[in-house]
Amino acid sequence: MSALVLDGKALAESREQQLHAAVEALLTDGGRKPALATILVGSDPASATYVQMKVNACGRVGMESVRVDLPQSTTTEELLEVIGQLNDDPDVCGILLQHPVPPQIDERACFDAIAIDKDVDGVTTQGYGLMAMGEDAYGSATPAGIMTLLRYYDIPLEGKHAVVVGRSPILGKPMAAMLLNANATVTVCHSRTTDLADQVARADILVGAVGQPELIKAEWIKDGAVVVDAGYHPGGIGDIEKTGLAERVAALTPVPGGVGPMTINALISQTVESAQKR
Ligand SMILES: Nc1nc2c(c(=O)[nH]1)N[C@@H](CN(C=O)c1ccc(C(=O)N[C@@H](CCC(=O)O)C(=O)O)cc1)CN2
Repeated sequence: MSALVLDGKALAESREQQLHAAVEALLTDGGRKPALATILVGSDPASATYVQMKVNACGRVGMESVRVDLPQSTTTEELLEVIGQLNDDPDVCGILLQHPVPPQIDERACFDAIAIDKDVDGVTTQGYGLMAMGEDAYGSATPAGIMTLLRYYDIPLEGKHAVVVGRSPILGKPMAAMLLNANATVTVCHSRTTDLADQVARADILVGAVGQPELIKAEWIKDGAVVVDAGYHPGGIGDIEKTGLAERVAALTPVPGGVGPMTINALISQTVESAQKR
């Protein structure tokens, strides 16, 4: 057996063409060019790269981006002020606050200050709650991108046992809620899980969302599982060790080229959706 490769890069590229057409349609209807505001606090090189990738994706689909780059010393109050201004800006239809922010900032307070109709990255407590209850809300970008990828490849979820390793507010927790909403039986593992190998071994669908290089060992994963790796570490390493997996699992996401491009695509897609609602 050779695993089906869940090619997020290719899917994101083809979806960008549709998004470009959707943006064109908005413009011919006399609408304004949709704009995504990106906020980067500090100078972490990886975060700067991710923000630049998002700005580039905006350009490829014909959208504007409004870049706000703030110094490392920014306070919570200063960041809240910037978010307030972007909330009030009629030209901005989506706001992205790049995670992580420097330690002196109350990140949760700043995420929650983003207006719900501009929360296209799905980071607010309100958006998470609505999504978890099955109500209309933008999903957190990485899990939303993963769900789009799984649906595109017709991966069955209903009645399957999904194991999510990681419980962060913008990845593990919303991922678990989305899989539950798709009628999977969901187990969430985390740093205090005492029998991680046993839990992983029960997964029909495994999502690595823990942010530690190759924490999840290939030998724990059962034959025929669907393996989704949301980790991205230097050297093209994910959260899941891949040795020998391609020969025995049903499907897997590559790193790079799997979940990462779908994260950006989900953000852009939800920004276009927000523009369409205006
Ligand atoms: N506000 C947010 N902050 C963060 C998020 C998020 O969704 N919202 N996610 C991550 C980082 N991230 C986007 O911000 C991200 C990381 C990696 C990729 C990606 O496409 N990676 C490539 C490889 C990278 C490379 O070529 O350099 C891949 O996997 O193919 C996209 C987005 C944390 N912060």
